[in-house]
Amino acid sequence: MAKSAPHPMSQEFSRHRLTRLLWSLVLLGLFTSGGMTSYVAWRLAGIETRNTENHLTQQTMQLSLEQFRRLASESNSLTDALLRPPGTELPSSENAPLAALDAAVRAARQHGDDRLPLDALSEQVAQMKTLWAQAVQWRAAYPPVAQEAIGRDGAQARATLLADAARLTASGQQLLDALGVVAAEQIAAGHRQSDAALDNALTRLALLAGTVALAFLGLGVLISTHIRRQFVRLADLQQDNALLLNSAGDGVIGLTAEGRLRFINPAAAQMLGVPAGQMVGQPVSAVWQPADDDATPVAELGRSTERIVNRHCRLKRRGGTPLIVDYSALPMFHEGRHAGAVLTFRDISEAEATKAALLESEQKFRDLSEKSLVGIYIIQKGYFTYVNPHFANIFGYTREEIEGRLGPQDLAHPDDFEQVQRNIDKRLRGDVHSIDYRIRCRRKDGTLIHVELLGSATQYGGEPAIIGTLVDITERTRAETRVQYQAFHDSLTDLPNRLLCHDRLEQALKTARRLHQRVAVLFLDLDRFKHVNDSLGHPVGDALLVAVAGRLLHAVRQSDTVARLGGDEFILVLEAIDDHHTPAAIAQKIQHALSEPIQLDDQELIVTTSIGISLFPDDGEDAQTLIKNADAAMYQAKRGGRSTYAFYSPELTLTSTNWLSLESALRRAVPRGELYLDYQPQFDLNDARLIGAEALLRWRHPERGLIPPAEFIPLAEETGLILEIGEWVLNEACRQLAEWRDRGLTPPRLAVNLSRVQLARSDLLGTVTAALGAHRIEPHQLELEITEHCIMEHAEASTRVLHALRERGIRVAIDDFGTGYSSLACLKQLPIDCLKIDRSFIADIPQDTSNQAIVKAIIALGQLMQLDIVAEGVERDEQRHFLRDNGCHSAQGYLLGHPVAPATLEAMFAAGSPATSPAKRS
Ligand SMILES: Nc1nc2c(ncn2[C@@H]2O[C@H](COP(=O)(O)O[C@H]3[C@@H](O)[C@H](n4cnc5c(=O)[nH]c(N)nc54)O[C@@H]3COP(=O)(O)O)[C@@H](O)[C@H]2O)c(=O)[nH]1
Repeated sequence: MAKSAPHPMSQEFSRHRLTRLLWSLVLLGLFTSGGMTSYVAWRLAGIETRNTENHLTQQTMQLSLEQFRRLASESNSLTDALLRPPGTELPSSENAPLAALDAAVRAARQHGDDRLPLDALSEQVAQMKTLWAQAVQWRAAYPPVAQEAIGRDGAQARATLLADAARLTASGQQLLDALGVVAAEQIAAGHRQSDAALDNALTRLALLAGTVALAFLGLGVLISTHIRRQFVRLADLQQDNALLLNSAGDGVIGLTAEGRLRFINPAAAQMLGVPAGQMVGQPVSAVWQPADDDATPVAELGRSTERIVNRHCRLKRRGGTPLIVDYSALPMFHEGRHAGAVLTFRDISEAEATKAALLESEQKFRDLSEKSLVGIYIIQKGYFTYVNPHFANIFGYTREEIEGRLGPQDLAHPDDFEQVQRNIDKRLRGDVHSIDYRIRCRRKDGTLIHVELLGSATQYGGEPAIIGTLVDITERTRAETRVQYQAFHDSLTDLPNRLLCHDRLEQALKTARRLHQRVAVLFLDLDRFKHVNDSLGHPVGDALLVAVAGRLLHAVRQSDTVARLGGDEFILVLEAIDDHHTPAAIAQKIQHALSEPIQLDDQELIVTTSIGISLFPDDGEDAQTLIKNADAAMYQAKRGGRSTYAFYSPELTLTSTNWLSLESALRRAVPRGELYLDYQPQFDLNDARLIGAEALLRWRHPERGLIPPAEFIPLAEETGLILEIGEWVLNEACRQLAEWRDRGLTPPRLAVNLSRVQLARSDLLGTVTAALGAHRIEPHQLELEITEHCIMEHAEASTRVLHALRERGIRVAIDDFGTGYSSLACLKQLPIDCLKIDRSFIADIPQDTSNQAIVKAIIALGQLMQLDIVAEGVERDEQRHFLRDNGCHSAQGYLLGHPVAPATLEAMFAAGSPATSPAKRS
């Protein structure tokens, strides 16, 4: 165990106190006995004074009595004196007895003894004074008669006087006796009183002395008990101290004023890595070794008389390991002199390391918050109690302007604050731990921003709090809004797109179901829009679409939906309609609105549209069905001659269903040999000579019979089957030519139709070259017909392909010319040999003067460009005449010859005349 000592401070304290206590008791005893002695002396002096006074009174009385006696004795001499003859002097001291008597009476009165006949005495003295005065008067006033008077009356006066004197003397004697008794009584009483007072005082003194002695005794007992207890306590204290020191977790070192170890407890020894028992008496530096980077003055620790509290010091343990301690030094004093110091310390290395880690961690979190690019906030009692700089920045305030002054209600948009409050309440109630949501807020400058909030409930300082982050998503929101808008709107016309159209239609259907109303879906497709696009360019096409969108919007109610599905397809959703008359009227209104020329820059365009109409609930229950059926009706309208509208009917669905089965049948048509070619002859209008033929594809379905190409070719184009079919057609045409050639016939020029799909997607040149090569056909015998629409659709690619074909010597004809809006500039670039005037222009000739003009223009153009001109669809003679008369030398049509089988055409070759009826095949 380490050496330990009684607590020096306690020892010192007890001795001083004891000394002071004893001195206090002695002084108290002295003061008390002095006071008592003074009291007794005072009491005794009072008694003596009274006794003395009694004696004086008695003496005065005796003196007075003497005076009375003298008065009595003097009475005779007084009478005698009075009786003396006048002129005889009266003794000067005749009134002395009276004065003495007076003094005696006054003295008696002064002492106030009511047993004396003082009043009577006074009266007698007064009478004697009167008598004396009479005697003096008499002597002075009546000297002549005085003798006589005195003689006469003298005896009487003398007798009276003597009697009075005797009486006075007797009274005086009585008085004296009385006085003597009184004086004796008083003296006795005085003595008794003095004795009693003295006894009393002595008794009290004795009692007091006894009490004081007892008090001293008690006090002594108390003091000795106290001292004994003090010493016991001191011993306990020493033991406690030793225990305390030994069991203390803190290190305790006692230092002498010279800086040597006076004691060291085990905890200190353990912390400093030294053996406790061996260190006492050694310099403090033997155990207390500051680390190199510490400047604590070790030597000063013992010498210093100042208290040092909670200082940190970096030490080296014996062995060198570092140690950080928190120490306090308390100077010790013994009998008023500085006797060293007590050093208490504790190892705070771990706490310091934890503190450093905490500080670092706190710094990290502070940095995280202060430098964060998201806003961080704490809300308590409805106010932001903390916001990071980015938060303040987002709102354009300083942190000081926000913290403790503003709350969510000041920053949130009024319309969104309720949501904020609801969420805060929920979190504080613990309904949800964390919520993230988006709201609108206002910056200090009033601008609106969008923020995303994330908050969790927690507590700070025992108060509920919300802590969270805030991100400014204004830009993101705008972008999202833009993207969302774009996702649901057509970028060109700004109309709702397919998605939004579906959504709106579904909404409309919901309402219609609830209110038992009807909804109409109008599917619009611009007629020949592609031709506009291709011939006038995409910018013009786009402008046309925008103009059409504007007209559509004007044609319907604001509550109706006008959407663009893409390309030249539009959808109109008409809500709450009464019957089918309303959509029909709207369709007509639209067609009328579009019939007005549209001015685009310097061009004036007229567009027509085909409209298909489906009705809810008659034609479908859902958006998809209604749109599909309106689409089918639109195709029906197109088939009906364009620029018209058609209502959906279940038969159209049947057609669509047929298409599906037709498609699979068509896939099998080539390998099964169900396809064949008819040939429509072409004649020279001047001499009716057969100059060529057009190969026209036919499909004989095993069950359905002959299916027209207008029905299955679009299907083949849509499914891509046209590539395979088109290749078959080319090969079959070449094979037929080769057959005719091989049989010695001079084959006419043979025209073969090409699909736009072939032109755009296949290796057309390769296919054609292969077909020609396979049947050794001269390229100039083959003419490829490509519609004007098709060329304009892919003008650049078409031109490239056509050039390649021309370079191979293959002829190129533009089919359906006049319907595709090809410009002269474009036409000039095309490597073509022939223009085929569309039969729609021929149909009303010669009645339709417009068509006449168009046909004449086309003929003139062909002549100008040195191209062959073939008129299609010549059915009547007047058409033939008109064409011939206007310079068109070639034609085909039912008037001249229907499409016929190869054998029929052969016969025509042979006969040199046209066949007039369609070919019949078995
Ligand atoms: N890509 C391919 N298209 C082809 C092929 N074979 C035909 N077709 C195209 O199919 C369309 C319809 O053709 P079809 O039913 O054969 O009709 C042709 C003639 O029968 C018809 N015609 C001819 N003369 C008259 C007439 O006086 N009146 C009248 N109403 N119709 C007439 O015209 C069609 C030929 O037209 P065109 O091709 O424009 O010269 C049709 O578009 C064909 O092109 C094929 O193999 N591949």
